[in-house]
Amino acid sequence: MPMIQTTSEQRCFGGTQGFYSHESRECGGTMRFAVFVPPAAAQGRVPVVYCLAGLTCTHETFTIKAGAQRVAAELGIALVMPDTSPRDTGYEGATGDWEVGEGAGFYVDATEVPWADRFRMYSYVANELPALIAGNFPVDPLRQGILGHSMGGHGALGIALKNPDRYRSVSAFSPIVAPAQVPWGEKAFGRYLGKDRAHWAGYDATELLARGTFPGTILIDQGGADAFIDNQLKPELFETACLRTGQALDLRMHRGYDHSYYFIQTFVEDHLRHHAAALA
Ligand SMILES: N[C@@H](CCC(=O)N[C@@H](CSC=O)C(=O)NCC(=O)O)C(=O)O
Repeated sequence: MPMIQTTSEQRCFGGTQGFYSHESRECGGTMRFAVFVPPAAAQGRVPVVYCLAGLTCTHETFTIKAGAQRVAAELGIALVMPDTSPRDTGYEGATGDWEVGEGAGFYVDATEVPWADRFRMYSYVANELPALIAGNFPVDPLRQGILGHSMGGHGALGIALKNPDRYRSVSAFSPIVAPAQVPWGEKAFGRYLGKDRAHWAGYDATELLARGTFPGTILIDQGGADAFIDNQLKPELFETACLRTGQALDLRMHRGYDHSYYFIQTFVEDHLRHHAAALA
């Protein structure tokens, strides 16, 4: 079993909040991640929810800002927070632009130079990390859920739709639901995946719905005062695709809420309960 290094562990709501690192095969270097293990894990393996953060974020962002541990402890759910990209790559253009490169991995397996060697966040989050977590933490890999925010919401929806046999639940906060149709996604997919838009479709939640639906209701919360809603998020595109394909969707619009972690803090309990119901 691959080794992990413990950076720190703190007692939290009767469980443990830890920060770790390991040498990643997919990302070609050291990757950092955080795990919350609830008190119920003392009695046996617990369900696990992967929490994917957005642009500019690290493994610390959701961990520190979402306020998810109290309810995860109550529900007996482990949380895993990966970083959003490989780090210290030295690639030209990998730093200095918050929309692409380090901190902006977009949960795809890049095919273009120079990104292809290390920017493999799809395979990292969907395959490598769950195996690492199952081998080192008291989680039940047959009871997995996934959620995310913004770029991480795109990641969660896409990974769940591509692997409906491996995730029992999925939810998102203010997700980029149609990356192939908005500036953030067009920029990142163009750099990582090249010009062939047919390839992009394999990572676009709205397009993936045409290939197959998720066997459960998808929960999405979206702030009505989110500055990115009209040009980057476009929840209506996913809503229309769900109606067309018969995908069960609970899209909740919240007047006055923006794109921040204050919005996530407000509704994270509902998301964890959504996952707990499916992972029981
Ligand atoms: N630096 C940008 C704002 C970046 C931003 O808003 N990032 C969001 C995710 S956006 C989509 O993936 C985020 O979660 N930030 C972390 C936080 O703590 O809020 C700018 O200057 O506008």
